[in-house]
Amino acid sequence: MINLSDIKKTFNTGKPNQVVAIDKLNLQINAGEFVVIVGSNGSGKTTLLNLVAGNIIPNSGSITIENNNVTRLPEYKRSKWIARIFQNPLLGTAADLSIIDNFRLAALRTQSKGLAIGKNAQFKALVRDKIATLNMGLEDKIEQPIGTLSGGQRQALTLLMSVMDTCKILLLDEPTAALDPRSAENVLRIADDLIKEYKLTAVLVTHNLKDAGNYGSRIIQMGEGQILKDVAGEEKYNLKQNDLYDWFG
Ligand SMILES: Nc1ncnc2c1ncn2[C@@H]1O[C@H](COP(=O)(O)OP(=O)(O)OP(=O)(O)O)[C@@H](O)[C@H]1O
Repeated sequence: MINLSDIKKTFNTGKPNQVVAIDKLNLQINAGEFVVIVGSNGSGKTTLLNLVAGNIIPNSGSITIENNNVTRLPEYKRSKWIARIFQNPLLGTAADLSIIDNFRLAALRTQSKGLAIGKNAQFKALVRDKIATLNMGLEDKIEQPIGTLSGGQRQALTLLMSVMDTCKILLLDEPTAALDPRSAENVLRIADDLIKEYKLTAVLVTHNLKDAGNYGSRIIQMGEGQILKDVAGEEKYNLKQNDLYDWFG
């Protein structure tokens, strides 16, 4: 699904403050995998997501998505495959617009899955049904400006909006870092459900080792722009939180 081959990314190249953010990295992510990425500050996690999303271009190496070479393809041209959720719940939605209008915008941007704009009443009913599945009581607030909602509510809606379009890949960059523990738990559970429902390939960057243990089918630890550990399947399932702490020993 996603293939990164011999990727190198440096910032401030040739200057005294040059940083090698990603160093000769090879990574293959299969369709349907849910990969959790952990690693110390500055180890290259966000840079890796940026490279996949296309808002930065590598110095060398190649990136393919579904066998299409996207190495130099700009971000907007990769959006047919990729949706991305950021740490800040304010990103990704238009605060002054109602929930329903935000969904309308999202549906206009791409061909949404089962969400033809069509007749107004029909569209509203569809969105209301989808929002009801979040179990947050937001289906009765669809005319309310999205900016009036809490960070957790907003993040859950952003997730729903992004997975309902054509995307096959969901990139989650510390999506719950700005949320209280209960909202964080709720949003990650919703993300996990949506990933399964829409059979997405997902990458989650997190500093929360409990979440890293509980979610995903594969876990990768990054260090200094390289992959230090890569554990999948049963071995991932059997990893205890303490084992993960030891990785950072
Ligand atoms: N735009 C940039 N300009 C210069 N240096 C950058 C830029 N983006 C990232 N870096 C550097 O690249 C390295 C990797 O950064 P990156 O943000 O990918 O790390 P990270 O693992 O996501 O860290 P954190 O856990 O703190 O979010 C760091 O040394 C960082 O300072």
